Amino acid sequence: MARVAPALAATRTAVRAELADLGPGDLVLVACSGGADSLALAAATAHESRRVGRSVRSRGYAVRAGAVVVDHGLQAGSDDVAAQAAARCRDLGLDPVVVRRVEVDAGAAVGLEAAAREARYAALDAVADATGAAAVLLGHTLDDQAESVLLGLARGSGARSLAGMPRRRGRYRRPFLGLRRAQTEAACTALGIGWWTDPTNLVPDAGPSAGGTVPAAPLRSRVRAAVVPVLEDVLGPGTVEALARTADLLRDDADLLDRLAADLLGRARTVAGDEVVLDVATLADAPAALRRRALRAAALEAGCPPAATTVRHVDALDALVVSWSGQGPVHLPGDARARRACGRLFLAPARAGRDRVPPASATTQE
Ligand SMILES: Nc1ncnc2c1ncn2[C@@H]1O[C@H](COP(=O)(O)OP(=O)(O)OP(=O)(O)O)[C@@H](O)[C@H]1O
Repeated sequence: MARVAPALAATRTAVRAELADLGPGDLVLVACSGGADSLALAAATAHESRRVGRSVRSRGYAVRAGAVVVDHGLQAGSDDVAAQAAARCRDLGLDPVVVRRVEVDAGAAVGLEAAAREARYAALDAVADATGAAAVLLGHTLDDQAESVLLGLARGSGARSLAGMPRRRGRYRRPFLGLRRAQTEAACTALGIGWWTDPTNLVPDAGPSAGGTVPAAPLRSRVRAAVVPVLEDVLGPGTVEALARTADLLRDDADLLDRLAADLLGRARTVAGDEVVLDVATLADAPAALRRRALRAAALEAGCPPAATTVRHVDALDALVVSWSGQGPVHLPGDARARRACGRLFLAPARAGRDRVPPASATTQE
């Protein structure tokens, strides 16, 4: 039997582990952009789904494998790219293969990349719901994970952001988080599969340093093309793996802190209703790491969009708790608002309950 290229074998082993817990007849969808990572994922999934079916056919077990291609409509010819990606998935034997065109709000406050991501996941969710898929596989690699850590560091983020992407969340699974991008490219090459390269990944110099004359490439593309190679050159091989390991370690820490913060939020909550109402003393007694997480979670509960709720907003909420000097309300993203009165924090969702006269006992500002 011909020897399978090591990279190809690695992609198949990684996918096999992700399919192991699926039940008879379950459908798994590959989210495929047409890039090397997701085409290698499509190929490995097609191969492994057949293999699973063959090895235990006597028990009537088979995993079905399909694909979803999202056309963001952001570049000329994006429909051709999507159609080609879909054709490659069909050639690999995936079925169904669904192409979804989405509208991305180019003027979104969260930025184009985040808006595209939001639209993409909404489309993936919709197709997964419509087809009853048990799992959706994403092609993120170790390199993507390392880039996420670097982007988080540069933003001045907390542990949750540095924790990068989890291997699984809900129906989403990332079998390739332990593989290098070079391996997915080698797997495609071994199979003779051509892949699409996003042109914005090819303009590493375009961005703030280009003097504003060239449209900026996505930040992640610039980190990928210009920052990671320098880090590997200066800090040595293994840097990308070390960054990804940082994400794994911090994810455990962030999970614990989030659990403890949720517990604090539960203890601080005093009244149910259209506002989130919290006891200031309970929050003030807690360590900053938990208090600030609880405040952010409360803001999200009050309807603040996660991507727009920044450290600055948490700082302002925290000041209402620990640096109180009678300051006015804090304006939050999503038109929510927070104010302190009578030893309580009131986080009001957009408009709701905002202009209502508070009970007499709560009108006195401390
Ligand atoms: N247009 C798309 N349609 C379907 N899935 C997508 C699309 N773009 C990204 N994804 C999914 O998200 C993963 C990570 O996205 P990212 O933007 O990093 O990928 P990419 O570099 O465009 O392509 P690839 O990961 O295939 O090389 C992809 O591997 C794929 O699973």
